[in-house]
Order: sequence, then structure tokens, then C-alpha cells
Amino acid sequence: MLRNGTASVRNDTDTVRGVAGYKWRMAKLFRAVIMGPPGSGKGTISERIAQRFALTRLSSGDFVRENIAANTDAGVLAKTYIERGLLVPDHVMTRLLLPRLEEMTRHSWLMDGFPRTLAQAKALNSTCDLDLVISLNIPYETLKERLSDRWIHPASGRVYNMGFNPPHVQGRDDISGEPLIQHDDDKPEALVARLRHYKDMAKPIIDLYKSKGILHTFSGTETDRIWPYINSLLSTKIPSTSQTDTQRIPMP
Ligand SMILES: Nc1ncnc2c1ncn2[C@@H]1O[C@H](COP(=O)(O)OP(=O)(O)OP(=O)(O)O)[C@@H](O)[C@H]1O
Ligand SMILES: Nc1nc2c(ncn2[C@H]2C[C@H](O)[C@@H](COP(=O)(O)OP(=O)(O)O)O2)c(=O)[nH]1
Repeated sequence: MLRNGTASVRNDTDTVRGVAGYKWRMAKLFRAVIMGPPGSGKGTISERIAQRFALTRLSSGDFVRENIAANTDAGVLAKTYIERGLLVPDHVMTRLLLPRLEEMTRHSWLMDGFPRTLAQAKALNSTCDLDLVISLNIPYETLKERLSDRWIHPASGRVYNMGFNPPHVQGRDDISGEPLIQHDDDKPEALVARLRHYKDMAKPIIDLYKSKGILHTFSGTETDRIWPYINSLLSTKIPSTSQTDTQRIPMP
């Protein structure tokens, strides 16, 4: 249920009386979060989930980049942190993201990159009820290999890997043809610190979701081997009309 602001759609099957005496059944919506260390495959797997289950994929990194590009107040502030390789402070992130989620009252969604701190998890919790959290548990050596081979199209956030999903033309984004770049913090020397930081920040969030009974952890070294398990779990959880907002049905 979205609780803040004007939004008030229940996160379960609900009925409301519409014009001409029809009742409208609100299809059950589905809200999920995907977590994992850098390089664990959150972006790759979210993309697959979004396509397979027709969910809206939300990425906190994309929100931040959009706000920077649009020069919003929050974007200008966020940029000063990203330029220093820091996380954007919680109050800026929640200001960016929560209003956007409140607009999504009629959509099922999957969030990648948020929450990254316990304070963010609590803020999200006060805004909506999550159905499920996917946590990816990938060995360090695998992360190191993947990230040293990760190339990004900075404007869109599209991600490539020279072995796993290479661009059609080497060094160029498939859609725009613009050059791809590598982030300095994807280099092995920065990775140990990033992983330690992830573990410290993620532990209380994972504990919170575990205590709510919505945490599902997937371990492995290959996305293609993890994917069938995620696919079958979601197939049991996501209603077939996840993206449908309302269906007009005659009700007794
Ligand atoms: N939930 C968040 N809290 C704080 N800062 C965030 C959050 N999400 C994104 N950011 C900021 O935006 C930047 C880009 O985020 P994005 O998730 O695209 O990339 P990333 O940090 O390289 O993640 P990963 O390596 O796990 O894919 C982050 O480095 C961080 O500065
Ligand atoms: N070799 C290999 N590379 C993979 C696999 N799954 C994803 N990748 C690539 C795609 C990216 O270049 C990189 C990190 O994946 P990502 O989806 O960006 O991860 P994340 O940082 O969003 O969690 O690893 C995989 O299973 N094998």
C-alpha cells in the first residue's frame, strides 16, 4: 500500500465502485527490490525480470543520472557526491525516489540500487509494502573478473561485458553508437573497499527483510544458472496481470 501523499492504492486485490454501478477490481500489484554487491548482476537480472514479467524496472542510479542531466536541485546536489565517488546522502535519495514511487500506484515494479542503507530501507518501508527482495550472493573472484570487463554507456547506464554481453561494435553503445567507458571504481584495487562497504551497509537491510520473511537469496557464479531459480520463484509470486491497473468486471 502506498501510504504517503495522495496515493492510496492497496497492494492487494481490492474493489472500488466506479461509474454506472460497475465495481472495478484492482489487479494485485507486485513490488520488489533486488540487492547485491557491485557486479553481482542486479542490472542484468532486473532487465530479464522486467521483460519476462512486464514489471517496470526502476534503477536508483538512473534516477540520479536523470536528475543530474535535468539539473534539478536534488540532481545538482547528488552530482557533488558522485563526483567524489560517494553515496548520495539518504535525504537526497529519498527526496528523489519516494515521490516517483508514489506516482507508481498502478504499476508493479522492481527496484535496483535502493535501498542501500538502513535509513533508506526504513523510508521505503514507510511508503510501500514490498512483496519480495532478491539478494544476490556472488563470490569475490567472480565480481572482480566481471567488473574488470564491465563497460558502460554513461548517458543511459547501459552495461556491457566483453565476454558475457559484448556490444555489437567494440567500444560503442548499441543504441546511440557513442563511446563506452570503464569506471575507475570497477578496477580491482577499488573493489575490495566497495565490497566491504556493501557488506557493512547491506547486513542490517538484509536482516530487516529476513525478519519480514520476504528475503530470497541466490548464490552462484553465473547469471544464466541463477536465472531459472529466480524465474520460477517469480512465476509463483507475480500475478499474470501484474501490469494491468484495473479490470472492469461485473461483480455481484
Ligand atoms: N540508493 C542509493 N543511495 C545512495 N547513493 C546512490 C543510491 N543509488 C545510486 N546512488 C549513487 O549513484 C551512483 C550510481 O549508481 P548505480 O547504481 O548506477 O551504480 P554503482 O554504484 O556503480 O552500482 P553497481 O556497481 O552496484 O551497479 C552511485 O555510485 C551512488 O553515488
Ligand atoms: N561473465 C559473466 N558476466 C556477467 C554475468 N552476469 C552479468 N555479467 C556482466 C554484466 C556486467 O558487465 C557485469 C556486472 O553485471 P551488472 O548487471 O552490471 O551487475 P550490477 O553491478 O548491476 O549488480 O557482469 C555472468 O554470468 N557471467
